[in-house]
Amino acid sequence: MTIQPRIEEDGSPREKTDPISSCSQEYALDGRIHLNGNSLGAPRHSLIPELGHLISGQWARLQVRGWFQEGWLDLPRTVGDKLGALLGAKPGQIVVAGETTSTTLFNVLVAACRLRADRPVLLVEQESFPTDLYIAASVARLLDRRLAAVSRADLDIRLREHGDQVAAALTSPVDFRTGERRGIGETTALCHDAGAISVWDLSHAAGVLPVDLDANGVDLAIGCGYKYLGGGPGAPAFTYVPVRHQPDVDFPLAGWHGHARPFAMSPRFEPADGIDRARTGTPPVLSLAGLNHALDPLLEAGIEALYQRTRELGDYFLACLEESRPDLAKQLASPRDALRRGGHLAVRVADAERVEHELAERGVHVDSRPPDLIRFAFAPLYVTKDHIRRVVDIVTAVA
Ligand SMILES: Cc1ncc(COP(=O)(O)O)c(C=O)c1O
Ligand SMILES: Nc1c(O)cccc1C(=O)C[C@H](N)C(=O)O
Repeated sequence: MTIQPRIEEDGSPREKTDPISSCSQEYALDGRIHLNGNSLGAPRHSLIPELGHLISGQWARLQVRGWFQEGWLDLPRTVGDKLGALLGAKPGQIVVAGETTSTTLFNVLVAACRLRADRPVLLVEQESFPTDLYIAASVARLLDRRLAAVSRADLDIRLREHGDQVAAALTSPVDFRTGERRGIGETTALCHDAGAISVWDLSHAAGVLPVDLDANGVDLAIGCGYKYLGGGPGAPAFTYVPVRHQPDVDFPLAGWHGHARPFAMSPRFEPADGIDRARTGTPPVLSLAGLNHALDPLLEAGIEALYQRTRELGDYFLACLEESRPDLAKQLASPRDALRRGGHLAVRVADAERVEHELAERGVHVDSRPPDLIRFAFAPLYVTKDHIRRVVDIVTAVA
């Protein structure tokens, strides 16, 4: 189905018949407004029977045979391929091994540095989400490389001027605080000009922005499953390795599910061909099933429609805020141009944590980030213009 989101400026009634916004009925929002899909997406009502079936219809019935009769063993790849359709990756290049984003990043960053054994620098954005900084610093220490943490604005310059020193550059298409975008194609091309490996953390982009991994020539990427992808609290992360790198990537977490023949129980590790070598251990089937189920409506809508909808919602929020609290709208910490930001925007407010709590008491979930930011995220499938008008009224009263 091709979805063309068309929304009247004042929201309903056209919005109510719009296929994207009418999806909000499918989500269990508990009468609340969720503007924090950039931290944890909302569940679909139908997840409960879906997981119920897995437990009673598969696990209880088949027990250990479920691994072989219900495709459980293949889930990391089948869910990965499904995700590939949202991320612009052809099948066989994404796997959801079942690890956290942090563990997955560790695995991929070590592999990236091993692909450039003769280069001394691991480059990272200073403004990255903290786990990325911690993991990058640890990888640099472990592999005896130098960590260069440079500002988001300087990363491309560093690649242009000193890129020949860089083994790998870790960056993100959406700044987790401000929502500011970085061009995946541009930075990846700079990495390639310099002979460096580009590594992307897609956590804040997956499911809301087109990232076109294959078309952009990305080398390696990871991302979490629980934000806009909606896989649930602690949903497993994914790994992207394009076919051209698959024969050479050497992951440090060489577990038995990454072996060419896991059930041969051989004492010597022999990496699997293809994307399977990015797997580690026994996949978390219930969590994978949750992520798998969450992907269906995103795929049905298509990434272009999702992206268009999130931009419309963000612009609508800003237009409402400019009208009712122009002073706050001036404190926007994100780009005003929707094309230059991801699915969320951030506003500076005094006492951000208090404002977050006041909003929560009134049924609105956002999140504050130190020292003074409130982030509002516009998950395209369940945030509506009506929600936004209500949120702006509350913000007007409490901020
Ligand atoms: C960009 C980014 N990377 C990684 C993480 C977290 O990783 P993990 O799933 O290991 O907690 C987050 C958020 O928690 C994030 O925003
Ligand atoms: N992963 C989270 C968690 O376990 C608890 C609360 C929030 C999160 C988040 O995902 C935060 C998110 N990465 C951020 O952009 O701040």
